[in-house]
Amino acid sequence: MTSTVLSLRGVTKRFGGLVAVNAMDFDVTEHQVMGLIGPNGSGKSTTLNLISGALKVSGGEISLRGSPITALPAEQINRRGIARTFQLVRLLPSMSVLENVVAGAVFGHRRRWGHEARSRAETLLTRVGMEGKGHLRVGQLTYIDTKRVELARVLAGDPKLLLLDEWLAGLNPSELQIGISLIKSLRDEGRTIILVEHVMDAIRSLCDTCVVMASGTKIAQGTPQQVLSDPDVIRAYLGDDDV
Ligand SMILES: Nc1ncnc2c1ncn2[C@@H]1O[C@H](COP(=O)(O)OP(=O)(O)OP(=O)(O)O)[C@@H](O)[C@H]1O
Repeated sequence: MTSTVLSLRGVTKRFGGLVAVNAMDFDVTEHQVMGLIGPNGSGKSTTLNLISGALKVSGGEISLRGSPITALPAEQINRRGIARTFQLVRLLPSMSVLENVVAGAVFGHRRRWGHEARSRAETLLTRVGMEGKGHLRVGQLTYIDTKRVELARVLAGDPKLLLLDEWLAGLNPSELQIGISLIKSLRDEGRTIILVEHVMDAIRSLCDTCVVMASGTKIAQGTPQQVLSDPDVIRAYLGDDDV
């Protein structure tokens, strides 16, 4: 039986006269990866910010497992089990890799303390391919390793729903394959994920379903194959002149 983790109904965000997100409706099903895609400026990050509570909606309703979260502050939404990564990785540079991940365990959805938090952090560092690197400072890491640590930090809180905001951006082609495999392994362990991504290979190989946005509005929804062959989607990406 499928169960809905997250629902958006009529979710709208206005910045002055600009409607950045316009009456968005979608459901995210448990254990599925949903791709949120669309051209630059179409409203994807704003949608994630509305879900995580970083921005307040101008209208509409967001619910997590049937309970409204629309009016909750970001910290409470995080404690209820929604966690996200950021386009620009946000780690604490004065702390070690391990300490950053421990912080994720302490402040996440399922709070852990002391030895339990540390042991969870060590397990997750191994999980993301960072075994033995917990003592390093964040400033010493390669770019992909900062991405791995951010993922471990977010997973440390045991989120019910993981929001990955262009987590693969900036990786070189071989790192990209590693990154895709890592997200695939999260999918295979049954996590529920919303993936905002421009890398179409990743969308094709990782997503069960996709929602496509253009100018703040949902223009298509379906499997990656369905939406990526939809003429409206092709037009939105390429512009009218190229179709
Ligand atoms: N805080 C803000 N204040 C005013 N306008 C904003 C703000 N945040 C986003 N916008 C505008 O809202 C629209 C949607 O932006 P958003 O960043 O959500 O798009 P996106 O699909 O994530 O783009 P990209 O793929 O380039 O990251 C854009 O026109 C953007 O300029």
